[in-house]
Amino acid sequence: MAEANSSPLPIEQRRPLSPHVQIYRWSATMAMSILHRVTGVALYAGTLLLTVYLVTAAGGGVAFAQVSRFFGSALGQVILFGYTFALMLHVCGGLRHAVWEAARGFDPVSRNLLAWSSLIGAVVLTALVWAGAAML
Ligand code: HEM
Repeated sequence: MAEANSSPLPIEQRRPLSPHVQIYRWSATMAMSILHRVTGVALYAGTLLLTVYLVTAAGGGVAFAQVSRFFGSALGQVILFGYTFALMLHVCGGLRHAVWEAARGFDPVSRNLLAWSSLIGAVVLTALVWAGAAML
């Protein structure tokens, strides 16, 4: 990692360094941006699990019974709930980015509103998915 003082150049010729994340005051936009990346990474793991489920479902037999038992267990349900929330938060974050792609929502009030809307939207969508699943 680059050290702030390692450059042989005089200070006025050095390129500016980006401040560390701890320098900034936390904002909803910043938190949701970080969560967007975190949920994106979590989706890789969740999608791998979904693939395992679908492949074993196609094969049937003992493997599918074991995988179904795992997803039906308390740990499996917690993982599935986390995967659902990560997906919904990431999708809502994607929609927030779509608004920005349309060159809208950059002022502080809209930015804040979009950040909170995506969090609330993700909570509502996750609740709807699980309520729907419970009714099956
Ligand atoms: C399983 C599916 C998905 C996976 C594994 C995934 C993964 C990721 C990851 C790891 C990032 C962070 C990239 C980075 O910061 O360098 C990311 C960013 C992003 N994702 Fe996803 N994603 C998925 C689905 C989606 C969906 C459905 C949407 C749209 C509704 C979406 C929209 C975006 C956008 C707009 C960004 C860029 C955010 C930014 O520029 O800060 N993604 N995704």
